[in-house]
Amino acid sequence: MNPILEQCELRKTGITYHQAMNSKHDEDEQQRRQWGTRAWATLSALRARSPLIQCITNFVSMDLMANTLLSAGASPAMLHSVEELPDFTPNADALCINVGTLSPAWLPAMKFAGELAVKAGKPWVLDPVAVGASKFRMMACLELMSLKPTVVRGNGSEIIALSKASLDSSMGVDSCHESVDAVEAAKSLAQSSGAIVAVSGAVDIVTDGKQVIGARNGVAMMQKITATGCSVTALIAAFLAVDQLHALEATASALSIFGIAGEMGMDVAKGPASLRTHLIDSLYGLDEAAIISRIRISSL
Ligand SMILES: Nc1ncnc2c1ncn2[C@@H]1O[C@H](COP(=O)(O)OP(=O)(O)OP(=O)(O)O)[C@@H](O)[C@H]1O
Ligand SMILES: Cc1ncsc1CCO
Ligand SMILES: [Mg+2]
Repeated sequence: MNPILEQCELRKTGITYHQAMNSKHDEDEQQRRQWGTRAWATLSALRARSPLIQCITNFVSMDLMANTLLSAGASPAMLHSVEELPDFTPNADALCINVGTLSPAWLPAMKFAGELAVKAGKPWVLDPVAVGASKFRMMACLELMSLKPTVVRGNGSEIIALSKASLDSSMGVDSCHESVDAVEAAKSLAQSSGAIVAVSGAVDIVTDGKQVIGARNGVAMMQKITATGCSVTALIAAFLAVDQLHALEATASALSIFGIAGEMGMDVAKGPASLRTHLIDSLYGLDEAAIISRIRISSL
């Protein structure tokens, strides 16, 4: 509502504009503290339990993803051979599948791992990297979606392409869309698939198809480090491993925590290369006070 109309409405209720603004500020502050407490509790559980996270991911992201998981307190394992999956996947605490450097040789293992995770009741997360870039990639992601991932996390362009199942001839791994432009696509994908859908960007968006949450942590420079998106998807898997019953909240918390580590890393970084290092250091050292004071999650 425009502020003048708002003031007229308020006058009728006897509440001054400043009183209303103060009470809204108190409410926002309370909501922020609640999210901070929740995110800190989940990160603490992660550090205490050190869940085993299986990652079937692209060659570019393996190093940053494994180091992100380790610095958050989880135990990463990059296993992708079909022969090992029946022994390994059911015993992992969560699974992350990323199609970034997809080839026909890897797809059967991705599908088999997804099936095994579901059968074992373990959460799994899909990162549909550049899903609109080719028919092969789109078909693979649609097949993986049919295996019911707990969460799908992509950038704006990826979530729009996957939601419409439509190719985009100019698509690479980076987004051409703002995350907020993908809200309707994310809601519709969540409704049709039953998955929680997360869209990364300046505002990270998380939806179950009804509720939409915005997480506003992070810095733009994170886009200049390859595989930060892949790594936050794996961090979501780790958060799900310790808070499986609250997938929406665990996803928003993981995105904010990673963003806060980026903000704190940026306080000392000189550019993308040093930010990569400082982000990992900040994630490792995150404490309750930093989370409570920096977290920016709210309903959209
Ligand atoms: N403009 C921005 N401001 C703040 N944080 C951002 C911004 N853009 C991206 N991020 C953060 O950077 C991380 C990576 O998001 P991005 O959307 O770049 O993923 P992506 O395109 O899948 O990346 P990649 O494929 O390289 O792994 C997320 O944690 C996201 O919140
Ligand atoms: C650059 C790149 N190419 C395929 S996957 C990947 C990592 C970021 O998604
Ligand atoms: Mg990506």
